[in-house]
Amino acid sequence: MVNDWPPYPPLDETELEKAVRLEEENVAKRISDEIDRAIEHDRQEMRKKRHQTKILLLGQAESGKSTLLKNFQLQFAPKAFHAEAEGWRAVIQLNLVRSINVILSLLSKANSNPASPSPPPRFSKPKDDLRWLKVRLAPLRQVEVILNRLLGVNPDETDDADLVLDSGRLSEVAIRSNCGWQTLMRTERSSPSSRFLSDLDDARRILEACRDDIVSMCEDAVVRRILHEQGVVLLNEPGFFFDQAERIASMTYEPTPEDILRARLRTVGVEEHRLVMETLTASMEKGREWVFYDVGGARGQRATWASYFEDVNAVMFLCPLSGFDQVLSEDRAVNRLIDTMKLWKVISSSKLLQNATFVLFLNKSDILRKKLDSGVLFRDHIEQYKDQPNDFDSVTTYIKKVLLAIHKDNTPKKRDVHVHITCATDTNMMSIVLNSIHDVILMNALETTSLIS
Ligand SMILES: Nc1nc2c(ncn2[C@@H]2O[C@H](COP(=O)(O)OP(=O)(O)OP(=O)(O)O)[C@@H](O)[C@H]2O)c(=O)[nH]1
Ligand SMILES: [Mg+2]
Repeated sequence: MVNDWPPYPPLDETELEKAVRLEEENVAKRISDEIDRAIEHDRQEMRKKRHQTKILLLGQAESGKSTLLKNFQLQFAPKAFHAEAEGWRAVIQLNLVRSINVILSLLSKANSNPASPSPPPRFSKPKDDLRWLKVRLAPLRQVEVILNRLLGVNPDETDDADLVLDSGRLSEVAIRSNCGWQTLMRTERSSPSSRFLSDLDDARRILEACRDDIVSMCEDAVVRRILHEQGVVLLNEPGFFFDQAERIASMTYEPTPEDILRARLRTVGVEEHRLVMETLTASMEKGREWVFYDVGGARGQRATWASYFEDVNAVMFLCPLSGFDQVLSEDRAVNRLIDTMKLWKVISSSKLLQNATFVLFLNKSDILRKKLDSGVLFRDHIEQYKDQPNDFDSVTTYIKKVLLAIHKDNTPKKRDVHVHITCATDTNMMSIVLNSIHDVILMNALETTSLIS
C-alpha cells in the first residue's frame, strides 16, 4: 500500500475544514523543511570535520607553543610563512630595540648604585662612559614608540621598561599577538596615502644610525659583566637578538626563518590558525585543513581553554625543560617545572580530550643543556631528584618518566603519549620531528572521523 502525502482531501470537505487542513499541511511542511535543513547542515559540518584536523597547543607561558605553530607553517605551508616575514621584521626590530632600552635602564640603575663596583678605567673617559652610551642610544626610545604604534601595541599593555629586573630575568620583551598586527601591517602598507611607510622608514633610519653604538653595547665586556652580576643570562632570554644586532639594525634587514622562530610575541586569549597544507605528500590528505588553537599560557588565561576541548584530534603539550630553575612571572612562589607537571595532570585527566592523540614536547632542550653544563644543579630546584647525575640525559629521562607516570595515573582512557625532546628554534630538528608526528596525527584523525561518520 502506498502512503501519499499529503493525503487526498475527503470528498465531502467543507470550506472551513479545507482551510484548517491546508493550514495544518503548511505547518507540517515547514517543520519537515526545517528538519531537512538541519540534517543537511549536520551533514555539511560532518563533511567539513572529516577534512579537518583540530589541534590544541597547550603549555605554560613561554613554553614555545607559538614557536611550534610557526614551525608547522614553515614546514607545511611555507608560502604562507614567508608571506608574513615583512610583519615579523617589525616585531623582531621591536624585540631588539626594547631589549636595548630595558638594558639601558638597568645599566643606569647599576651606575647610580653606589654599592656596585666602579667601572674600569676605560669608562672614566666621558666618551666611553655608560651615560654617554645612554645619550647616544636615547633615540631608540622613539623607535620603540613608533614601532609600538605601527604594530598596534598599546604601550600600557607592555611591561614597563624601567621595571627591568625581575628575579634575575629581564622584564619580558613581548608584544601581544592579538592586536591584529599582521592585518594592520598588510593594510597600511598597501595604502599609498598612509603615513605608515614613512614612519616605518623613520624608525628604521634611526635604528640604523644607532647601529654601531648598539653593537658596541652588545659586545661591551662591562655591560656583560653588569648583566652577569644581576643574574641576567641574555642567551636564555626570549626575544633577545644581541648576537644578531648588527644585521637586524640594518635598513636592508630581511628576517630569516630562524629569526622569526626566535621572535617573541605573547599570545593573549585563544587564537585560531587555519593551515592549508601546501606541501602534500599523501594523496589522502588533499584538501585537508589543519586548525590550530594557540592559547595564551599564563595562569590568568587558562580558564578559557576548556571551551576548545571538544572534537580535538591532537593535543600538543609543551614542557619547557629549562624552567626547572625559574618561577612563573605571574606567581613568583611557583617553580615553572612544577607548574608544568600540575598542568599536565589536569590536561591528562580531561574526559573531553580522551580520544585525542597526545604529543608531549620536552622543549627548550638547548637551554637545559647550557644550564646544566654551566653547573646549575637540577636537585637544587627539584628536591625529589636527590643525588642523581646532573647531566642532560639523566635529567631529561627523569622529567619524561615523571610526566609519563602522571599521564598514566590520570588519563581516563589508556593511550600512548608521543614524546619528543626538542629545540623549537632549530628548524632542522623540528622538520624531522614534525614529519614524524604529522602522520601519527593524521592517521588518528582519519580513524576518529571514520568512527563518527
Ligand atoms: N632557546 C630556545 N628558545 C625557544 C625554544 N622554544 C621557544 N623559544 C623561544 O621562547 C620564547 C617564547 O616562545 P613562545 O612560542 O612565544 O611561547 P608561548 O608558549 O607561545 O607563550 P605564550 O604565548 O605566552 O603562552 C620565544 O622567543 C621563542 O623563540 C627553544 O626550544 N629554545
Ligand atoms: Mg604564544
